[in-house]
Parts: sequence; C-alpha cells; structure tokens
Amino acid sequence: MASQLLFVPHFALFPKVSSFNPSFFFSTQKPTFFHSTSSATTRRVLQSSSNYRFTNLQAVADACSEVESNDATETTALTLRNICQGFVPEHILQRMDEIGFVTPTDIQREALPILFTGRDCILHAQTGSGKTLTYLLLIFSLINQRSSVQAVIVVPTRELGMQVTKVARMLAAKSTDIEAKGCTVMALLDGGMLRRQRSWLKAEPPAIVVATVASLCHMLEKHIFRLDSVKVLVVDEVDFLFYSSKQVGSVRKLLTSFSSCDKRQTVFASASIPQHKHFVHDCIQQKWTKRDVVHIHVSAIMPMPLCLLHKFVVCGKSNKHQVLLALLESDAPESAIIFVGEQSEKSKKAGNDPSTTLVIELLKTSYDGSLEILLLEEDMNFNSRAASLTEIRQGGGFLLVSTDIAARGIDLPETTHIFNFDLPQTATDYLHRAGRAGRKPFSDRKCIVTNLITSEERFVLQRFENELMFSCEELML
Ligand SMILES: Nc1ncnc2c1ncn2[C@@H]1O[C@H](COP(=O)(O)OP(=O)(O)OP(=O)(O)O)[C@@H](O)[C@H]1O
Repeated sequence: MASQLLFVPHFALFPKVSSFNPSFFFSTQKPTFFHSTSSATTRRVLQSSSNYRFTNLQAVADACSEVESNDATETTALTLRNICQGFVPEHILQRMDEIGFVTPTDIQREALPILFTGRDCILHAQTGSGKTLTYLLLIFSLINQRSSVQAVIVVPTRELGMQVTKVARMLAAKSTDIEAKGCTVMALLDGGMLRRQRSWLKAEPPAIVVATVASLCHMLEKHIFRLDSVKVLVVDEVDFLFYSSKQVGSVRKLLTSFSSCDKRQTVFASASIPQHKHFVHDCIQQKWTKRDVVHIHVSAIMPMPLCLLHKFVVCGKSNKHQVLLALLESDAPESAIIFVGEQSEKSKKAGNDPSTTLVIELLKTSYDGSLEILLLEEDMNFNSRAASLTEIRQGGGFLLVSTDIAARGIDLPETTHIFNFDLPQTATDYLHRAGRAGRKPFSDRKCIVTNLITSEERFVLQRFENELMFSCEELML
C-alpha cells in the first residue's frame, strides 16, 4: 500500500485557524501519518528511522526548526477557543472557558483542525494528554437538535464510560441556550438498567451515547436504535478492545456495520497502538475508516509523559508488604494507586485470598497515614466499583488498591504516585498503569512510578524500559 508520510513539528504550521486550508495538506486519498515532536527530537527521529521517506534529512530538519521558531509566538497565543470557533457552539466554548480548558494540549492543537474537516482520525498520544476533550469537541461540532443518536463513544469498561459521560455532560450543562437543550448524553454501560435505557432510547433518543461494547451491540441487535443517524463513532482505548478476546468480535462487527453508513466519521483513540501502520492498513482494508484516514501521533518517540520518574526496589516475595509500607512512609504520596496482579485460576482453586485482599488487609492494619484506603477490582459488583470511584472523586487523598481495571483511561488527576506491587504483563500495560499519574497537562510536577520486583524480574522491567524508552532508577531502602 502506498502511503503518504508528513512529518510536521507542530500544528503551528497553520498560523491562523481562520486561514487554515486543509487541501494544502490533505489533497490525496491516502492515509496520512502525522507525527509531532519538538524540533530537537525531530532530527533524531528523522535520522534514526528508516521508515521516513525524506531524501534530504537535513533540509527537512532545518525546515522544521525554522517553522517552529517562526511560529513559536503564534502557537503560544493559540487558544482552544480559537481552534474551535466557528465549529463548536458558543455555549460549549463558554463551558470550556469556565472549566479552565483554555490552552490546547498538543493532541488538541494538532487533531481538532483535521477532525473538523471530516477526516477519520487515529488519535495516538500519551496518557493524560487530553484525547477525551479532543473527540468530545468534534462531537459537539457535529450534533444538532434532531431527536436521534448522532454520536456513539465506545469504551472498554463501565468505569471509563461513566467518566466520559461525566465530562460530556459537564461540557453540555447549565446552558440556557436553546441549542444546548437538544444535547443529552446517555451512558449505556454494562450493569446498567437495560429496560429503562431501552425506553429512553426509543422515546427520546439522546444525542450522544457512551457505551460499552456488549450493551451497545445488545441495543443494536434488538433494533432499539440504528446506526443510520450516527454521524461520528469514537472507539476509545481501541487497541485494548482489539486485544480483548471477549470484545474484539463485537467491535469488528460494529465497525463493519458503521462502514455502510453515509457521511460517517470514525475516530480511534489510545496512548498505545502497537504496530500502528498495520492497524491503519487493516482499517482501510476492512473499510472501518475512509482511505484518507489520518494517524496523528503526538510525541512519537516518547511514549510516556516526561513528568513520570520511574524507580524500582528489589525485594523478596516474602517482604514485599513491608517494602510497600516503607515506601508509603518515605514517599508520603498525596494520592496513589497500588496495582496488584490478578489472581490466577490455580490460586483461586487452591482457595487462596487474592493479592488485592492481602494488600488491603495490610494497609488497614499497618498503614499509619491519613489517606483513604479503597479497592477496585473486576470481581466487585458494579455498585461497589462505582462507590470506590465516587468516593475518590469527592476529594481527599486516597490509596487505591486495584487490578488493571483502573489502568485504562481512568482520570484521577490528584494521583502523585503509582506502585506496581506486581509487575504488569506487558510494556503496554506498564505504559497505561504509569499514565494514571501525571495527568495535569500544564503542570511541572513530577510524579513517581515505583516497581517492587524480585531480582529475577529485573530482566522483565529492563525489557519494558527498552520498549518504552525510559530508564528506571534503583532505590535502596
Ligand atoms: N486543554 C486542557 N487544559 C487543561 N486540562 C486539560 C485539557 N485537556 C484535557 N485536560 C485534562 O487533562 C486530563 C487528562 O485528559 P484525558 O483523560 O482526556 O487524557 P487521555 O489523553 O484520554 O489519557 P488516557 O490515554 O490515559 O486515557 C483530564 O483531567 C482533563 O480534564
């Protein structure tokens, strides 16, 4: 497949939103790979990667840095409002100002002008970089007062669905504007009250539906609503859904159904899209996206946020609990998530307690600090899971003990520390767990990720370091 590769240092290449002319860049019907880094790293990437097609690297690098310095002043001044003006209704822009979303993050600055042209996009940017607001602003630019479902956001977990629904409602809320009244947001999530949701969908369809795959497919199969009226389909944490054996079949079916709709726009988002060129290729082959889909890859050579400092402590399995207590005392986190591995089937059959229970018991009996101790794991019922997150969001410091269920998408910006009590299975899992900290886009604050490992696991951690391009400092307690 022939593909076009554009290497652009910053969206500052488009000096003013009003003068932005998409055809300048997107004149072909081919996928566009849109990478962004600072000019210092631009040279490194260009020189080290054989994938890039420029023949004169120096010329490209010079051009990049020239554009960057010329446009630096204008980039600084560019606000989210500037980018969205004329596309997103005024009442949403006002809410954005009130909430404090003023300066665009890199993904917002780079993706929104492309999204507003109607192109399908793959939003590939670090954890905590503001992908949710990016696709929500696109949605708000498209929906009108028609009584039909016009946007669907697919998420992998109920918890992430509740969070996205909250942000969407927060942006659409409190408006006296008539336009805003048409915008209702429905959470169609596993564990929800299907009968009530069915009546709501039939009687007064919401403009936006945030759904887990199973619940959405159930409603579609029962013809409670159809995809015909949907203008935009967002699949958040897309790589997770594609790797989930339980969900991948339904996701593919959904994308195939949506591909036959007219005037559709499809958006995928994640901080990790392994083998993204294959993914783009598949999307086009399967017609899940249009041929001219744009892969927007922000910080391509730096998969994890720089504000995260990574450490490890080597300890024996038997003294891990004591090491965790010592770390909590020495680091004194404001709020932390302690990630624990899921219990194996063998351990379940043997009647052992899961590690989560053991860690919670340890904290309840031996932790002297003032942080609230909470648990989140798959085996809890939906109400208890919701209660844990609600309690956290009410404020105050917390120590959340969790399995990987909290690793994807969950936004708890007060988290300053991550402890991998058990190492994750893959580098991608590491990236998402670590990314639950460092979620304040314009903050200078450093957050800490500490791994408790046995000496045999040092090799695994080193593999993650190589794959994700970070380095981990050893801590001696
Ligand atoms: N322009 C902005 N200005 C200030 N804060 C922002 C802005 N955009 C997003 N945020 C905040 O940044 C945090 C992270 O955003 P979000 O949850 O969308 O990240 P994400 O890119 O989806 O991360 P992940 O890949 O982990 O899901 C949120 O608390 C959000 O409110």
